[in-house]
Formats: sequence, structure tokens, C-alpha cells
Amino acid sequence: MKTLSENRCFGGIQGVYTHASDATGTDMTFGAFLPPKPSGAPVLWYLSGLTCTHENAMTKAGLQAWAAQSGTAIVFPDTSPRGAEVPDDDAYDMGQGAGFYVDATQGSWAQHFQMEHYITADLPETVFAAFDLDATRQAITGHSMGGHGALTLALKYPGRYRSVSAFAPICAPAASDWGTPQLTAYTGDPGAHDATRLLIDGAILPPCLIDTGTSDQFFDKLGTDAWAAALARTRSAATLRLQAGYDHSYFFVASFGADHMAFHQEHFT
Ligand SMILES: N[C@@H](CCC(=O)N[C@@H](CS)C(=O)NCC(=O)O)C(=O)O
Repeated sequence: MKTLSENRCFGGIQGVYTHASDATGTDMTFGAFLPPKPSGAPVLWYLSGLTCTHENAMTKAGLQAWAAQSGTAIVFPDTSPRGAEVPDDDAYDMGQGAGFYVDATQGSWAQHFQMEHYITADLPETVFAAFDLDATRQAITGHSMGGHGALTLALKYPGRYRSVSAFAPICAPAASDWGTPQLTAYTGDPGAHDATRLLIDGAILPPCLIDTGTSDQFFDKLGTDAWAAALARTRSAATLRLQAGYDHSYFFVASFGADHMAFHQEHFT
């Protein structure tokens, strides 16, 4: 692992690091915020949305203030492998910047687009080797495509994350053009990576908090109604809040960051 930058931030350190990933076969860059007393701190994984790198949430979500206060480390991974040798697509929602947190099995995507393996194996291995953090206290969150990542990984890896939260998550990608084309191209099986489907099929949801804005310009792509129906149908305990007037932007994410940090803190203790 190589350090690209480290800046003092709310008494802790906001770092940016790069490492060689076996999963993606590329170098991957990630951000990590360490609170003022990092030894033994719990870890929150923050998965970003379409077009984002490790940097968007790190610079725009304002989570570090709350993480410093609660003594939580936050890791900000990239959203896909990158580089000249990595396949891409002209569409902003496909290819580089749009890994959808799954392991591709199809065509030219399969070689590098192994983001599920990266987020659940490669990156934790690197992070827990580099920093003295508490692997028994992990939680996961994300925005939009990253919310889809957080929900599906929490459902696919029971017991790993004590809690899950999401900002404007894509909840039903198999019924959305933010999901169906990409998951079909990557895996051939969108339903296997659809949080609503996984829940209906019996996966257990850890404690869950979701916020979505009523003025979200992408509301129709998110499948919030299908998710709400699945929560009711499976009688899964969860909090789903529709926030009046908020859109899809990082102004929305930043507005509810403190609530999400407090929610995860509750389940770390
Ligand atoms: N570029 C796309 C939308 C992409 C988008 O809104 N991405 C969200 C996540 S889904 C984001 O976080 N963008 C980066 C940012 O706001 O910093 C469009 O204009 O239709």
C-alpha cells in the first residue's frame, strides 16, 4: 500500500492510499478517515454512486466531523477498476465509475470488474493490515449505486456488518435502467444482485436506515416503493424516511450524515 496524501481533519487523519488489488488486477485508490484515537476503532464502509471516485464523498459528504466525534473510521473505496487496460463504455452509468459492486462473469468485463470481491475481501485485507481497527465492528453505507452496494452486500454477507444505511439507494436495480443493463452485461443475472429480490427471497437484513429525498431527480430509478413493499411483505424491521424537498445530490447526503453516523454508532456499542 502506498500513501498518496494525509491531511489532519477534525483531529484525525484523512488519507488517500493506493494498493494493488488481486481481485481487479489493477491498482485501486481509496480514502480512509482515521478518528483522533484510531486504535481499535470500528469501521464504516462508504460506497459511492455512479461517476464517483473515492473522492466525492470524502470531500462532499462531511462525515468526518461525526466520525471523529464517535471514534469511527470511514473507508471510501473507488466505484470500479480504472485504467487504459480496463474496459469502459461511453455511457456514464456503465463501465469505469459504474462497477455496481458485483463480480462480473460476462465477456470482457469479467477480468477486472470484480468489485464485490474487492469490497468484501481485498480491500478489508489491506485496510486491517495497515491500520489497527476493529474488524468485529463493521458497518456499511452508500449513496445511490453505492446504496445498492451497501444493501446487497449487507444481505449477501450475513453477520459481517452490524448495521446498514443508505442515501437514495437503488433498491430494485433489476427493474431499473440503473441496474438492468449493467447487471445483465456484467453478470447475466440482475435478480441475483437486487436488494429487493434478495430480501423477498429470505436474506436477513441487519438494522437498516434509509433516507431518500422526495425531490430526487432520479426517484423513478430507485425502486423505493418496491423496497418498502418488500419490507412490509417480509416484516423486516427497518427505517425508511422520505425527506421533503431533498434531491439526489451531496447536499442531501451531507444533511443526513450525522443521523447515519449516530445510527451506526448505536450498533457498534
Ligand atoms: N451524470 C449523471 C448523474 C450522475 C450522478 O448524479 N451521480 C451521483 C451518484 S448516482 C453522484 O454522486 N455524482 C457525483 C457528485 O455529485 O459528486 C447525470 O447527470 O444524469
